[in-house]
Amino acid sequence: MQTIKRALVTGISGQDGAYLAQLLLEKGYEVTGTFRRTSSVNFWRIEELGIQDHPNLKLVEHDLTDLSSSIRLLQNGQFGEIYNLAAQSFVGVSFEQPITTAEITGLGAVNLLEAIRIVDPKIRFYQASTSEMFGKVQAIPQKEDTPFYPRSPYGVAKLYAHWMTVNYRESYGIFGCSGILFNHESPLRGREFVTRKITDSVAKIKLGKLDVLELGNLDAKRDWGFAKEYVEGMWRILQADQPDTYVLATNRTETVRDFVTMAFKAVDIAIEWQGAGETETGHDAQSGKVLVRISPKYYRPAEVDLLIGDPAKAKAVLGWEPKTTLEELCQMMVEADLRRNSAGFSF
Ligand SMILES: Nc1nc2c(ncn2[C@@H]2O[C@H](COP(=O)(O)OP(=O)(O)O[C@H]3O[C@H](CO)[C@@H](O)[C@H](O)[C@@H]3O)[C@@H](O)[C@H]2O)c(=O)[nH]1
Repeated sequence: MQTIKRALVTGISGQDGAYLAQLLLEKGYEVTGTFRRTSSVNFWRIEELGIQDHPNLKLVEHDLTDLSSSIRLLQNGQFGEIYNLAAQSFVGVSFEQPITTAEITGLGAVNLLEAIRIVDPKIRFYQASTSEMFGKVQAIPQKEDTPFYPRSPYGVAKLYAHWMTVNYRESYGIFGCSGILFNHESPLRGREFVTRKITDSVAKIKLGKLDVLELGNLDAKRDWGFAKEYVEGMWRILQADQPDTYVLATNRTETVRDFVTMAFKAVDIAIEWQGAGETETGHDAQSGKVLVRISPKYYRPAEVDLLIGDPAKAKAVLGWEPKTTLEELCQMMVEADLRRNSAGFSF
């Protein structure tokens, strides 16, 4: 007799939640996806993937910070696997809302671990850890045993959740796993994150709907991969024989400036850079160049300057490796934003 696989995905309305739900549904899982009630809850991502009406997908309202509702959720769900992707995940906002970030991103994970411990300690648990935990990096490239040095309230909250996952594994034998994922992008990325802000703006500029692109620190270096491939890594992490921690990354790093250059190249537009404090020269209609302006309002109180991950362990143990290049990813995102903006909408 074949047993039905049931998975809980917290954060179903986010980029990773949508791609992971799609993957699990394709693999025959019954998926319960949770979302938090907000005035603007929006399922555009699962709609774009065409899975919103899938018979094996159930959407449930849930607040990660509420332990009793987490317990009830697990009692009713009979899940074999839980993927904790819900978080206040924007680094910039975490400086303005450190407590909320700690409650959702940090304590929220512990609520789920406690619910697992109480309801069914055999449930496999995936914690979405992050390269932000490396922050002011102590080694290059970063791998599973690189010491952590988070540089934002978000990174600190994630580090707490990460160590609690390890602790529940070691204390109670819970199959608790952590994926330390480096930045992963896609057409489903939110526009508050830098890659998508860039590709959406490039599309608007190409279509004559915007003149100037304003950004913060262009020198930050990131290891950017394709989110759809990274959720496959999450799934593989939970299928392994032993619970463990894995880095998922591409092992290539580029600056924000490089990504801007790549995105404008995709639409064949030349750039005129304007540094912070330089006086505005305006959109240069004659040269056809578009202005990219640095604005300190996007600077963070503490910055993560350089991230580059070594995914060797994930390749060796899980057979996981990234395939999409940054150029292909950028092109894919620009094309999606051109399509959306031409059709008169953009999420
Ligand atoms: N968001 C944003 N970032 C900007 C801008 N200008 C420059 N940046 C720089 O671009 C870099 C990337 O910023 P984000 O795209 O916001 O991502 P992040 O801070 O690296 O965090 C993302 O990756 C983490 C994994 O390392 C994730 O854990 C986190 O949730 C998020 O997805 C940062 O150095 C940021 O200062 C801007 O206008 N907006």
